[in-house]
Amino acid sequence: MSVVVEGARKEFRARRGARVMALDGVDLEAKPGELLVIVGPSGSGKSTLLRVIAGLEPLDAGRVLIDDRDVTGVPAGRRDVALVFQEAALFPHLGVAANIGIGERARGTRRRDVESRVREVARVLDIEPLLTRMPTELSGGERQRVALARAMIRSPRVCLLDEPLASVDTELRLRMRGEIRAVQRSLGVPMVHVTHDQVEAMAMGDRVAVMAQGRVLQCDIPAEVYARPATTAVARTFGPLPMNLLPAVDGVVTGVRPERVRVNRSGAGRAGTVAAVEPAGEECLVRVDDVLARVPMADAPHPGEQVVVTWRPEDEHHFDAETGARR
Ligand SMILES: Nc1ncnc2c1ncn2[C@@H]1O[C@H](COP(=O)(O)OP(=O)(O)OP(=O)(O)O)[C@@H](O)[C@H]1O
Repeated sequence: MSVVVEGARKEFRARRGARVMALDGVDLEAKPGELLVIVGPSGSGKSTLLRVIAGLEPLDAGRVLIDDRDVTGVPAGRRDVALVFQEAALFPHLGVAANIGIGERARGTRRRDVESRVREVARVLDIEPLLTRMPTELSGGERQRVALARAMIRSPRVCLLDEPLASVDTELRLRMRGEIRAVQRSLGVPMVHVTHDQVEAMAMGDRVAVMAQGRVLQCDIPAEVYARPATTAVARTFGPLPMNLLPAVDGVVTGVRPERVRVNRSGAGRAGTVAAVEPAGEECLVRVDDVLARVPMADAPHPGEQVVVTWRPEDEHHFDAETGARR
């Protein structure tokens, strides 16, 4: 089972005639059993891409293939795709178990079989105690898990998740990441997962596609995108913190990750003034003029202090100042 998007173009026309190129020639593939994470700034076309795969949005040009079958003209209901949105919409008048099983019931599966499938998927997602509740009696995170269960129960060909963990607290999110991965592995279906959360992208993705302005800038395993971002835009977008990009010298932009910058009281390096210090647990974020550094809390300087920032030459990234492409 795989999903392929080829040359996808989608333009929206806003009311006053302004045009937005939401997808500007997107090629993408989620391989069998692969979890592909889509990251990118707001408005970069992530949700549009998912809606196109689901069949909720027609393309201006390009094709969508599911299991090598061209489904470009096939309506959403016949694509066998599960889509979970950020705002899980449950049927308010139905209990949790009925919400999870409703699709199966509609397909004519026997009640007893539906009930056992519901229990099975509820066990995997750890929501068995919620099965007898009504949607109004659930927290945002619980509603999300019920929606996930509803998507998983159908054994779809493709699973699409649009920020499903956005309204879930940190601890639960950690657990659910693992659960989603486990469920996906057991189903063996490709999963395309949109998230704003960089940590989530790195932790969950077999591969990650970085989008900006309707294009896929880079698609690779997370460690590779982190270690060798293809463009300055990827360097700014992907990673726990945006990469520092220094002003161009002789047509070359030098980039260095905040995680690799050291802040010293003296010695060689770029001298500067500490503009801000932001504690972040064991570490803190220090801004020295235009350079951001992540340093251990114990080494935190004070705002206004004169310091020197350094990094190892091998931690530098170089990009073409004109095109932004990696050199
Ligand atoms: N129905 C629509 N009509 C007009 N413009 C639209 C429509 N849907 C999306 N757009 C525009 O297309 C672009 C891509 O939107 P999309 O929702 O795919 O972005 P996104 O990356 O998912 O953003 P976010 O992270 O904020 O959800 C945006 O500029 C958006 O304003």
